[in-house]
Amino acid sequence: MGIDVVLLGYGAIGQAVHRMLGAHDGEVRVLGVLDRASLADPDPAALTARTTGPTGPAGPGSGPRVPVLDLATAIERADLVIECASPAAVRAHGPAITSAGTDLLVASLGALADGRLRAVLEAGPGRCHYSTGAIGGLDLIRASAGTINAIELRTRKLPAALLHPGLPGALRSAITRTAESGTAAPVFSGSVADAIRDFPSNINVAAALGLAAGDLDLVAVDIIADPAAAMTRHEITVRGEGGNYRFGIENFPDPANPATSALTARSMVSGVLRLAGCGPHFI
Ligand SMILES: NC(=O)C1=CN([C@@H]2O[C@H](COP(=O)(O)OP(=O)(O)OC[C@H]3O[C@@H](n4cnc5c(N)ncnc54)[C@H](O)[C@@H]3O)[C@@H](O)[C@H]2O)C=CC1
Ligand SMILES: O=C([O-])CC(=O)C(=O)O
Repeated sequence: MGIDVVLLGYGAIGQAVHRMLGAHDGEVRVLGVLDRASLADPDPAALTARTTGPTGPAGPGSGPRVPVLDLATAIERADLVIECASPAAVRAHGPAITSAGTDLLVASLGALADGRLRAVLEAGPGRCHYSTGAIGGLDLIRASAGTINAIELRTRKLPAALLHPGLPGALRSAITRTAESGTAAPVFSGSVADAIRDFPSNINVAAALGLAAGDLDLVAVDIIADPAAAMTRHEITVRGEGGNYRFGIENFPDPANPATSALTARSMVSGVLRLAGCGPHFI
């Protein structure tokens, strides 16, 4: 009994998920990891170092060991691939996984803002599951799909958590100015598609809200860079025919990656346990 899983991505989330699944090894077996950084260097010593917790709080060499797998082996052996890498990884590997009949759990939901990719992943025969990630309330929003008029997402993060190499120059300057001034300031206002384009690994929660509501265009996104933000905050306001809802979510960042809320790994573990049949299930 139980399910066999592979981690696609072995950074902050992947390592935290691996550690937490250690308490459930009767229900979920972690067969290995598929990570760009590990696959780029086939030296066994380097792979071992990279798969024993190099960035996690446990430090190098002290985490649980796990083999590095290639995509073909991962697809052949796993019941479920747990994606916690990047939207690019979903684009690159997602179609091969679900079309081979292996299930996929996605954290980088921004990739699914592309309707064509979503259709390919949904065509199966492997099932594509969406992680609730860094937020909650998605059950209510999903149940309300078709009755929602508008969703607002206001995300507040540390400036350093918003900076990444692909950031357009004007946004980079605005975020850097905020960090230097020490005062919180809005740095982005726009659609889910624009937010995902500018912050691909930072605002997957916006895509999650749109996917749950059944229409990404219902979601308006504001991002505030706040040098004093010890916690990442997502304020979600939903207005619709069935009612109005507000969720305020304050997450501690993952110690290994300040851009990622620590809740994300716990959400993924909760989802995996549910897929492995471990209750209780709220549906
Ligand atoms: N749905 C949600 O609420 C959230 C989703 N995320 C998503 O999870 C992703 C991972 O987050 P962290 O673990 O904090 O990032 P991280 O940067 O600590 O680790 C990502 C790992 O994935 C690997 N990777 C990246 N692209 C890859 C590819 N194409 N193929 C194979 N390996 C690849 C990297 O080498 C790295 O080891 C983020 O990029 C983001 O897209 C993150 C936070 C919340
Ligand atoms: O972890 C968070 O708070 C949100 C995040 O990075 C994302 O949505 O990609």
